[in-house]
Amino acid sequence: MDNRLYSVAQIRATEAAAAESLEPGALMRRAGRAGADAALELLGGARERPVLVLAGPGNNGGDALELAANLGEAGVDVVVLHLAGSGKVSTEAAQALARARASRANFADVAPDVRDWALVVDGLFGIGLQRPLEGRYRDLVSAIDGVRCPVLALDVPSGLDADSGAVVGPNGVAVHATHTITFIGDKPGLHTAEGRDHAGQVQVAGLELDEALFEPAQACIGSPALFAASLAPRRQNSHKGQFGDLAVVGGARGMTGAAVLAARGALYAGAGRVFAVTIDPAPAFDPVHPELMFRLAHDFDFAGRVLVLGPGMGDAMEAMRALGHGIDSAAPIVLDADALNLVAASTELQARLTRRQSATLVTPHPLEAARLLGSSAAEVQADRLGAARRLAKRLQAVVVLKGAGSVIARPDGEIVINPTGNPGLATGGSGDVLAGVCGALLAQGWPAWEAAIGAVWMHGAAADRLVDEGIGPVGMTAGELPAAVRAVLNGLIRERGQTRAR
Ligand SMILES: NC(=O)C1=CN([C@@H]2O[C@H](COP(=O)(O)OP(=O)(O)OC[C@H]3O[C@@H](n4cnc5c(N)ncnc54)[C@H](O)[C@@H]3O)[C@@H](O)[C@H]2O)[C@@H](O)CC1
Ligand SMILES: Nc1ncnc2c1ncn2[C@@H]1O[C@H](COP(=O)(O)OP(=O)(O)O)[C@@H](O)[C@H]1O
Ligand SMILES: [K+]
Repeated sequence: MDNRLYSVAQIRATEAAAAESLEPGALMRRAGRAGADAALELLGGARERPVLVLAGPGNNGGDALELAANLGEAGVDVVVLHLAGSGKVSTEAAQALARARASRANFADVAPDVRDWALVVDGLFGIGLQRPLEGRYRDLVSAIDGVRCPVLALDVPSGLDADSGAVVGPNGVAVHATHTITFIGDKPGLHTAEGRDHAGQVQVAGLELDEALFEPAQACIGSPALFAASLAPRRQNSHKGQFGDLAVVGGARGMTGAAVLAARGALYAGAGRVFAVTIDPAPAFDPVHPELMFRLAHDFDFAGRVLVLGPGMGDAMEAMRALGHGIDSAAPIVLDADALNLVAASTELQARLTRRQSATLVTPHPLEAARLLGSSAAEVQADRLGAARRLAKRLQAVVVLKGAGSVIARPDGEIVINPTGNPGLATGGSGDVLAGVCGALLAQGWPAWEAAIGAVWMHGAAADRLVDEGIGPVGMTAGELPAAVRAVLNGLIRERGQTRAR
């Protein structure tokens, strides 16, 4: 599967390079054909109700007009609402308009009332959107929100920024599509931030372009293929020492649960031995998981332990001291939650982090990322890829910027956007479990990049599995995740073993 993601600038460059050797309008005709095929597939055999095609003033509108002409030729009852702008129209879009006018598609002059459409096609704006949608465009987006049929967006749901997945604002709106057919290459904004809600199911139509026309992608969608090398089945002759010692350091007074959830996540993700190392005195053991070993941070020996620092750690002196030990340790570490807030408040700790020799993985949610970057959560969400890249470079760490479509970045700017997970994860403690899973994979010798991609993918897949079983999204609890992560991980290892045996 081609999982590459391209920026708008890269898509534009590929398009320009392709245009040099193609007849004018060839790409638009291909886009219109691919869009029409996608529309026909969505319609199935249904022909009773008409299809509404919204065509905007630019080339995205051109694609929509080509699509309308094709649907007309296929015998579909099509109503086109063409919103001509005041700007210059490209030759291709003008040709597409002429073709659609000459076709069996019917043109409407005003927005038809919301009716019983079979399908609505959104060809208002694509990658050329420059400002928030206003006036009649805005009204059309609201009207589309009221339809009950599938909505197929061409290239990008109108109003969405294809690079960032943010709705172009201030106070912007964007089409909620059930399906998006995106052209030339897939785009990051369809998979993170608001993108998942607006794009629906994404399909890529490459428009038959030569591979050589593409710049190397610097982002892709996460999948088990990216961490397959670490999914080796265990040898029969294994012992627990080979799967690492993992210590979760956190659990200040009133927050023991955060450390326990991370420790349980680590246990179920296969760490050899797991310690819950608490800042303040905690219960002597976890009755559900007596396997976990409880220690006080004050007298814990950090040496040789992979560390997950932060869950419920608080900001007391003792937390600072433990964090300092952890950052200076020679083992791989994960920094989450309160550890990130402490690092954000100390340039000295930041400097020590960048000097580390072994793996550092940081797992901020948008507000924690904002604190580390000295910005706001809204600014982070407006450019999640950029924020994750900046943070990875600044901290010289692998960064997981959490939230719908988690963004995983490394210091050289490479990005993976995670496709799994659902809003069932929007509940206290699910991040703690993720941090524990990250730590467990590091403890088992996974490289930091693979550990981050793998942990996030499996954590999301675990939540998806629970939803399939009817456990969520509403009311899913973080405590239910570890066992589901375990099932996902063992499933992947088994699958990989079978592939290798074949
Ligand atoms: N460039 C490419 O690689 C290809 C582009 N194609 C299509 O062309 C699209 C890009 O076309 P364009 O660059 O013409 O851009 P768009 O069609 O996305 O929009 C640009 C037009 O809308 C106007 N506009 C932008 N924001 C507006 C707003 N908020 N309110 C009102 N008017 C606004 C601009 O002045 C311009 O006229 C792609 O998304 C794709 O659908 C395809 O035909 C295939 C090849
Ligand atoms: N709407 C969502 N869709 C997918 N994943 C989500 C969503 N909301 C939260 N998550 C995931 O759930 C976890 C929440 O972590 P975090 O915000 O640190 O919560 P907590 O500190 O309460 O554990 C992250 O892995 C995040 O990516
Ligand atoms: K569109």
